[in-house]
Amino acid sequence: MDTEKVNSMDFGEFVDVFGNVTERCPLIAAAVWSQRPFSDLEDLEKHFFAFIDALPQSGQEGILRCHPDLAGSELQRGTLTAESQREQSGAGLRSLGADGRLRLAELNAQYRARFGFPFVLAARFSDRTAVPRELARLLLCPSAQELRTALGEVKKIGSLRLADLLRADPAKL
Ligand SMILES: NC(=O)NC1=NC(=O)NC1=O
Repeated sequence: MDTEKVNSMDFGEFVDVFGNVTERCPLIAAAVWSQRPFSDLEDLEKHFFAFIDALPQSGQEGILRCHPDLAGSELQRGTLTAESQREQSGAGLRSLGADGRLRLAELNAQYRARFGFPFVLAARFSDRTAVPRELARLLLCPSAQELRTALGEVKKIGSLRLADLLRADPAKL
């Protein structure tokens, strides 16, 4: 899909296509649409990130709370979005045993209790051994920058999802 195709989309089409670039936050795509035309695809990505960066902390934490836990109940129930399903399966989280899932659930709960928002990590850059290791590490050495770090992961996820969409064949859209 090229810039011309993106710039030609009306509001509904744009939000249909880009509404889940940030997990379960179609409002961001709605806001980004009003910034068209986009000079290139990097410009489009920049507007997604600028929206997130401009939010107050409560809004940024709200974005994190839209992310389903890694290897959490939604993965088990099959209620993840298509993108999240692909990302979590791709990281091998579907093939975690009961013990592995329990350990992740405990770590996720500790993280959420410590920081007030869920642990978010770009699963496509990780795997089922790295996720619990990174979570345990963050619990041991909490950082005042944890919100920034988590939003960085939201942006990595968004970049990967945008890249998938922009590679998509326009005939299929
Ligand atoms: N809590 C999360 O990090 N969730 C996720 N990371 C991904 O890459 N996909 C998700 O659903």
